[in-house]
Amino acid sequence: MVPKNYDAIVLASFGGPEGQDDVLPFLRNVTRGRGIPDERLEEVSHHYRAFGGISPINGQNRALRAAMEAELRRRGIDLPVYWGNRNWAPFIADTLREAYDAGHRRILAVTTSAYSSYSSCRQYREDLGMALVETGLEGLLEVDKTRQYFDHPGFVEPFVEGVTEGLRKVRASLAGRGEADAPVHIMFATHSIPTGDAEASGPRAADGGPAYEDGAYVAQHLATAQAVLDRIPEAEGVNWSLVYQSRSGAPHIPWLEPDVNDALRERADAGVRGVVIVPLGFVSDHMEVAWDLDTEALETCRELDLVADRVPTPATHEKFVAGLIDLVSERTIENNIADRPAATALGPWFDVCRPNCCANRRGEKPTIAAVDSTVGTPLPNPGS
Ligand SMILES: CC1=C(CCC(=O)O)c2cc3nc(cc4[nH]c(cc5[nH]c(cc1n2)c(C)c5CCC(=O)O)c(CCC(=O)O)c4C)C(CCC(=O)O)=C3C
Ligand SMILES: [Fe+2]
Repeated sequence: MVPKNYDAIVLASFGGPEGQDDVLPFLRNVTRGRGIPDERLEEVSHHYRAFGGISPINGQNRALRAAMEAELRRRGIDLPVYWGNRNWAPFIADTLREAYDAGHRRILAVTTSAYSSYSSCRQYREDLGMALVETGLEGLLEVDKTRQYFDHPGFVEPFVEGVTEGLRKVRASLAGRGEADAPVHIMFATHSIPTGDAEASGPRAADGGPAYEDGAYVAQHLATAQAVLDRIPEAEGVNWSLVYQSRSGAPHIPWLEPDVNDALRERADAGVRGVVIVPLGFVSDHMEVAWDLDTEALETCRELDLVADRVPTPATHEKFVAGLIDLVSERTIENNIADRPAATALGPWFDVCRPNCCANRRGEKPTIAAVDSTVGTPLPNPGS
């Protein structure tokens, strides 16, 4: 894309409840349009209930926003950072309205989601598009989005540090138990999605895009995991795998497998004694990490007597924050960075998506950041 004179950044995220009273309304928002009864939603709310109804995600986004502002200040870049969520306050629509009322006209969105799939890319584009329609700002406010950053060095490097440290800790614990040479496994974990969504993720060959075996979502995770390992000499020869977590939905619909807990059992049966768990699919330690990994998967490790270390998410790691501001600078006229680094052969990913990118049998909704976007499309750009 030709660099533009954006005048504000919107950090777009998932959102989460901030008290017990928020939990059901939040879950209704997440599942809206699918007619899931409250009794069923109450069943999937147990992890929120156990945390006092408070998801850690909003606090993490407040910290990320502050860290991005600090990095922008440090570089002398004058761009405000707004924050808006898909499923809880502050809602994206209200955030766009606020930015518009403050005089901003060209927004660059940065999402807290690194990979391509309906849930991790297209749904953000749709919700930004629908927010423009809902607020009546269509044609008045231009909204673009930075590229998916699964293979940006700013996302990869914190995992390189984390896996290096995790391997050291697991090996030291095993040595302390007299098992210095016991087999260790590196397990990369990401959010499971329906296999239909996985196959439809990324640009479709039929629409002029490259084809990926099992879809772009899986291909991006495998390539990123390999990029992390390639940067760690101590990981040479260590077995690794990509596993999935946080499956939901009806049991008859296939989702990506294996589940992290099943995979841990299988490895333990095969003689593995130590495991480094890498939350490769996640930007911060939100509920999926705090519950599905730190509560459930680590409990499985204890049952199996596996030595385990869960690697940190990028969160507000200085390299990650600098990477996000680099991604912004790729797109801005001032402070432009012409180099578009990518740690895998799949990237650098596209700034705009082709038609049907990550679309899987869902109705057409207005999307931003697509070749055929009907909303958020370019206003005359005096700066370019
Ligand atoms: C790929 C992916 C990411 C990673 C990309 C990204 O980060 O965007 C992600 C993130 C998140 N998912 C989250 C929470 C939920 N996801 C759900 C449901 C679903 N996720 C899906 C996929 C993903 N989800 C899918 C295919 C569904 C089923 C269909 C649907 O419902 O769309 C449900 C419904 C209840 C349930 O079914 O369990 C909840 C409550 C939170 C907030 C955590 C917190 O509060 O700290 C976050 C960051
Ligand atoms: Fe989710």
